[in-house]
Amino acid sequence: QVIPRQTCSLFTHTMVLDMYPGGKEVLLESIDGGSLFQSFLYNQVNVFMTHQSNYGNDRLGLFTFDRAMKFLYKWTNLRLVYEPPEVLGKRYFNLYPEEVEPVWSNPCLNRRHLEIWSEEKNCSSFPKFVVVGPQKTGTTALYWFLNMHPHVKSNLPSPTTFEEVQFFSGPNYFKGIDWYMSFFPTPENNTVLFEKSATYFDQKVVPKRLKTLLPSKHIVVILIDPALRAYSWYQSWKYLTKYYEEANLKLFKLLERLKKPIPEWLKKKSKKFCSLRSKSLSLFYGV
Ligand SMILES: Nc1ncnc2c1ncn2[C@@H]1O[C@H](COP(=O)(O)OS(=O)(=O)O)[C@@H](OP(=O)(O)O)[C@H]1O
Repeated sequence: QVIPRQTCSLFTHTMVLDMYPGGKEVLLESIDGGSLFQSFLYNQVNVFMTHQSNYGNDRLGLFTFDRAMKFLYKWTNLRLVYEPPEVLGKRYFNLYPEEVEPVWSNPCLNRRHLEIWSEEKNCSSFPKFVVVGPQKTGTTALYWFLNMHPHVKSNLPSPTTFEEVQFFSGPNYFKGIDWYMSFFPTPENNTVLFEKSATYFDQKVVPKRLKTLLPSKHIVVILIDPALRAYSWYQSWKYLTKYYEEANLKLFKLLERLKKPIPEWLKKKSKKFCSLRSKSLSLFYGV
């Protein structure tokens, strides 16, 4: 959880008032009713960066906040209090529960973010379009067909979810933008990068996350007869359920034979075949 910080109009490189970018009037205006004053006025929780040079060396920070407090106390009834970071964090997320989860924005769309972004990162490595699903509509086929084009390239495969990165729809999102971008090599000229994750279509969190990170990118959705899709989905689950049941049973038996402890999750999953075992497991599983 990260509490957003506010901008206080002081920058790491500003050392003395007379060198202030645009002249000292710009800073004074921000304090006397401008952006710094409004930051206090409109935010119930304010966090400011204490750039050491502006506080320790030339004391521009002290000047700024001393003046800001005087202005605020003179013209408003606001009374500010200090609280330690942890207390402040709890208070902030009680006020704004929708901000508990971060939403990644695109550093390439903000000049200031771009300046402090790693030099190894490349804005052209973001996908130009995203195939969002839904599942069982032929998305994998489309993924491979698109990859056949010499100027179209997909993300690199994931060791766990294969051709899908599944970034915007699940816990991978919290691994951050660098993790997401590690799936996209810097493209050669004329190459169009894309990503396909069929899990994006029906997850409520996806539109906001996708729009914030890739606002101008194209979205591809495949629509087919819902009955065909449902049938394909049913067949998939039937196969997978059987596959996992068999794999769990094999693991269960192996751990039993090696006299190793059976993990809780496997015990829960195995309840069904444990009760069968006492009757006639061999009939069902050939053991
Ligand atoms: N070219 C083309 N056109 C239409 N449909 C096609 C095509 N290629 C594959 N398929 C069928 O799509 C089903 C798998 O869809 P997905 O790849 O999206 O599945 S997944 O969500 O990634 O698991 C799966 O459907 P079922 O066979 O009914 O299960 C595939 O056969």
